[in-house]
Amino acid sequence: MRKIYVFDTTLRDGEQSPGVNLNTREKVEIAYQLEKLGIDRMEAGFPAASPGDLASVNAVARAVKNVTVIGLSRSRETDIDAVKEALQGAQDPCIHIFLATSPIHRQHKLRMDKAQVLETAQSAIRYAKKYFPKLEFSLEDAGRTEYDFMAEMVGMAIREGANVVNIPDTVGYLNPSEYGAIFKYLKENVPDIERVQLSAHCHNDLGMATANTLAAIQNGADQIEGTINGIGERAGNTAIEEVALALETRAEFFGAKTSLTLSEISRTSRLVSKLTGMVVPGNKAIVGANAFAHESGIHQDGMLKEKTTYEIMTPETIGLKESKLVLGKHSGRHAFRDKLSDLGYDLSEEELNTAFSRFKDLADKKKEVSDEDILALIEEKLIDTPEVFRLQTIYVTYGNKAVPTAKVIIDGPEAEPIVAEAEGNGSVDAIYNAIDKATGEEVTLGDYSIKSVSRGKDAQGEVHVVLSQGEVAAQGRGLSTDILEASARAYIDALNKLLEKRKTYTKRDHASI
Ligand SMILES: CC(=O)SCCNC(=O)CCNC(=O)[C@H](O)C(C)(C)COP(=O)(O)OP(=O)(O)OC[C@H]1O[C@@H](n2cnc3c(N)ncnc32)[C@H](O)[C@@H]1OP(=O)(O)O
Ligand SMILES: CC(C)C(=O)C(=O)O
Ligand SMILES: [Mg+2]
Repeated sequence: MRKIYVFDTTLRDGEQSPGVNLNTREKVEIAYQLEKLGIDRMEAGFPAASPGDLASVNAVARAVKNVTVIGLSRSRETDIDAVKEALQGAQDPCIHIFLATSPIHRQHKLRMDKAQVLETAQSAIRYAKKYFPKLEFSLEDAGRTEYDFMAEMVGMAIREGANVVNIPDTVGYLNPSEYGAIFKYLKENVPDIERVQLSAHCHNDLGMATANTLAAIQNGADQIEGTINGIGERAGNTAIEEVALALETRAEFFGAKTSLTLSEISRTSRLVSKLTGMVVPGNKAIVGANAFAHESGIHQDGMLKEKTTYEIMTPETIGLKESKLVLGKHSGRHAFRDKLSDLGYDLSEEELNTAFSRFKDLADKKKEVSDEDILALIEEKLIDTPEVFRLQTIYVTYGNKAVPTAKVIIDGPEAEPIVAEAEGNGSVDAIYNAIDKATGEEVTLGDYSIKSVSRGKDAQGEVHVVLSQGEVAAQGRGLSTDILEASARAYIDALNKLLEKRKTYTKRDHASI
């Protein structure tokens, strides 16, 4: 298996993400985690950018021990001197010098012709080589550079003693076959090309950074450059975790591997997201919150029978504990039964069917049904009281300057549903008056409380009420994503229990609820 070297530039190109600014302490914290992840080379910053960046690069250089630490530099002696200062104390220092080579950059940005570009880069490499045994040279915007000029620049870098030559697709312009072809061309056309490692550095402007990097590997690249979570300038850089997992998962296809400790990927991703403030989208490959989560019934059934039906990698590989079966409106009975069993419930087929249909009703109203939701739903159902009255529908009219009114439709002991309307001091009072009218029962509301059983705006509300009638009292519970409906359900639940108790009431039961 061919080893692919990993050059991490989270602390340099990653920090170039608009809005991201890491201080020294944060850079060192990320650097330690990258070391644990097992990257080979770490670009810690651009020391000429500011005294703060120079100090951060120096702190990282002194902190990590098992990684080559790199500082970026333009093709200028002052920048090279800044890197020299910043990398003092590094166990294994390396300088990274770059100069743009494409016609667009030569003409408009650098205002140099080919000969000047060649000469500027050559003298910078020569100067830096006096201080740095390890040197990487990058042809910025190589992706839009003429093949023959690229070959000339790479040949010069080899002769001047560069150890790694990087071929960036700086603006994320190329497609995989074009990018791969550059590596093939250089391998076949540059004398002594085997004396350097060739490196791939891609940007994600067209969403092709990972594909382009893999194409470079297939065409002989020895090193890949990228960032954790794919952060970076504009649409970002190649996400290192994506390349590493592609190589791991399709080892038979690529025949190449990184030496990353893959189980550190999830932790590293979380740390980088936390310290940079760049949130990882849920659907992001490998490290997104949904990358190992399954919501639909057919997928969940497959997962429960055999995980490889819907997972090509295991969550454990990247350091996660397990995949998630998220219960929602697309879930099926298999996943629901499995969740109940995890929560300690073993229901009969009939109980399961009833609970499942209540779960589907709830899932229609909520984005995600949590464990707390399911527990509340099941526990409410398991207290088996005959339902004399059953809420069918409620309508409430409320305005802060109007008297609240409620209309309820309730299934009762007779075949026809009962319809009743009433006013009240508030919406809940109006509902309770309407229920009293519909049921014809005179009860006293002793207690009313409400709490949320899950999180978020669409959380379920759970209402508790205590009703009494003479000396008999009963409590009821109602659950819904709407607190008025939960209030009505709780009242009717308590009423049904009260009626059941009344049947068997003796003096001995006095005041029990
Ligand atoms: C593809 C990449 O990601 S490259 C890295 C990009 N990262 C950064 O730019 C972050 C750090 N940069 C900075 O802090 C600043 O740009 C500095 C300190 C480096 C330079 O700042 P300033 O001196 O004010 O110059 P400014 O950034 O406005 O312009 C860049 C200058 O460098 C020149 N330049 C650009 N690339 C190179 C290079 N590789 N080698 C030599 N000169 C270069 C430009 O032509 C321009 O020169 P000019 O002033 O003669 O026109
Ligand atoms: C400095 C170089 C390597 C770079 O980041 C790019 O070209 O994208
Ligand atoms: Mg870049």
